[in-house]
Amino acid sequence: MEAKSIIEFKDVNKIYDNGTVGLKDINLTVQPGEFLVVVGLSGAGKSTLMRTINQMHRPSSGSVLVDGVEVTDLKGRALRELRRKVGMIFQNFNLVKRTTVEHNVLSGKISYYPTWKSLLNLYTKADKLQAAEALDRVNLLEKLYMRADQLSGGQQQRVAIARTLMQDPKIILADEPIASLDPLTTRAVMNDLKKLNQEDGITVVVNLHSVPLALEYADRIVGMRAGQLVYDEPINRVTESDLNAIYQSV
Ligand SMILES: Nc1ncnc2c1ncn2[C@@H]1O[C@H](COP(=O)(O)OP(=O)(O)OP(=O)(O)O)[C@@H](O)[C@H]1O
Repeated sequence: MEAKSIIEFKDVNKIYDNGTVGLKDINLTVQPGEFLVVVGLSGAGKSTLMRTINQMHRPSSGSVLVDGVEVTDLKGRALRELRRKVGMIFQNFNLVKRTTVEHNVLSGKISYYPTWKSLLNLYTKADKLQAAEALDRVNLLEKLYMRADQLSGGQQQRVAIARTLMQDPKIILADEPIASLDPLTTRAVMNDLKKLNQEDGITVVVNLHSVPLALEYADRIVGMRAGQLVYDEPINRVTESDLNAIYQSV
């Protein structure tokens, strides 16, 4: 029997309201536990692809299955459950800067609670313990009570990773998570993602602009150009010149 995939795109197209083609005839299957890196020029459709997985963007046609569930027309509770299963981290971290690291991490519990409870800061002791554990996974436990804006960019991104851990995600999507970081912090963030992938079996999908990092961290690399998948190889078959070709073509 074929292993059950965790993400599956079948003939997916996305045309934005202004007529821009975001995705064109995407067929892609991701297995549980893969560390998939998506590369391509700016505007190639990497973010669109990623945001179709958690339905921040709805495809215009085709089918997207996440953990066996068709997600393209989910609403309400079912959509919230999808977004609980699929954690996301962003280039600009999306933390609430003027509050503590602990509160930011705890807010990852939001999909489990009615909003009023999280607004009133009514977290349980068990939640607070889980938040401390999540921060410990990214080696930032000592920053628990600091304000988020007192941390470096790399540390803020790792707090964002700890926040997604509160959701107990099966998948983490990372949309250019290291674009604004220096090389050393970049490595800390990528190492955290790799650790969660290897130790917890979380499927990771990362959009990256860096060819060396893609080569170092991916199990598999897919390349996009003008909304289409133009490359899909396991890491042992990827060459640097393949990737350079994806970046050089216009
Ligand atoms: N909300 C939107 N409305 C209209 N067009 C959009 C929208 N979002 C993205 N696009 C367009 O869709 C195409 C794909 O964009 P997308 O952001 O997915 O590319 P990307 O590969 O992630 O680029 P980058 O590396 O710069 O983030 C681009 O032409 C972009 O301008």
